[in-house]
Amino acid sequence: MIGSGAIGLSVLSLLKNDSDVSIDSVIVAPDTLDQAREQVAAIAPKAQVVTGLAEVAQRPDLLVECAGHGALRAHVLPALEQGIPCVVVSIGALSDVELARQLEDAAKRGKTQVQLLSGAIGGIDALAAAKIGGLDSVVYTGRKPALAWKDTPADGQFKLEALTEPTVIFEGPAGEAARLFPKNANVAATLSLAGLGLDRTQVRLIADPSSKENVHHVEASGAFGSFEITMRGKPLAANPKTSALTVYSVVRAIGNQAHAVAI
Ligand SMILES: NC(=O)C1=CN([C@@H]2O[C@H](COP(=O)(O)OP(=O)(O)OC[C@H]3O[C@@H](n4cnc5c(N)ncnc54)[C@H](O)[C@@H]3O)[C@@H](O)[C@H]2O)C=CC1
Ligand SMILES: O=C([O-])CC(=O)C(=O)O
Repeated sequence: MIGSGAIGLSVLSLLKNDSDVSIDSVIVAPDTLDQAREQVAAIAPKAQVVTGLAEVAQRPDLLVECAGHGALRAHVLPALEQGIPCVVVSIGALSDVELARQLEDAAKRGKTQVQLLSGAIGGIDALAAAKIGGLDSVVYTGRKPALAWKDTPADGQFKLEALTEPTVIFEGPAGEAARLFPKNANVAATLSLAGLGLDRTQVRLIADPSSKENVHHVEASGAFGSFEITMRGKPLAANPKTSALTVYSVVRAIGNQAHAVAI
């Protein structure tokens, strides 16, 4: 596993009692090594805590990224080159078309695969299937508590602490949303990659002072018909920018590699 933040530690905790899965190593950022060793030891005492794949004693069957955009370039790219299959959650990073191409090329060269997880959003199976018949429109609205947009371009442009009404802080194509709000762009990028692409997926982001959830609403239409989905995600206490479903999505993906039946 790469990352021992809000997602990583929750995933470790949920996998504790799964006898089909063993997290052998956790790759962390060098400046967090001591703290990460303490946190990981409390949940997964058998896991080594290291700063790179080169220090991992046994070649993993699977590398799971739940760290951040930089981890894709630093760890996932070389793992794919070595033929190690990877699953990733930092999908917002793939709005950098060059990085997306590099990951694909590395996986091809390594004769392996990188799986992009659905994370905080549902319906990706339906959207990716609908794409095959042809999509006409995909519109995504992301609504989060006002303070979840702190340290983004909306902070400064709007007085987030003083908002009294839901306020649209961005409207435009998914590619631009991903560039401006990289830490909140995973869902927009995932929908784009599964559906109409970064230029044709329309995004609206809302800071809502009365919301305590991360609400993701998607409307899609095409040759298949249409669908609409609303996810009302509870944020993780350790990182309110992240919906709890993301953790379950990672645990599901790992289980699907390890268990006799995948669903
Ligand atoms: N696909 C989706 O729907 C979602 C994806 N995410 C993404 O998941 C990732 C993790 O999210 P959280 O756990 O909430 O964040 P977090 O900030 O709580 O934890 C991230 C951890 O990864 C570590 N890290 C960062 N870069 C690293 C590197 N190069 N090598 C090793 N460790 C590194 C950090 O030190 C930190 O401990 C983020 O990129 C976030 O944007 C989050 C929510 C939803
Ligand atoms: O809800 C979440 O967990 C994260 C989110 O909106 C995103 O990164 O697009």
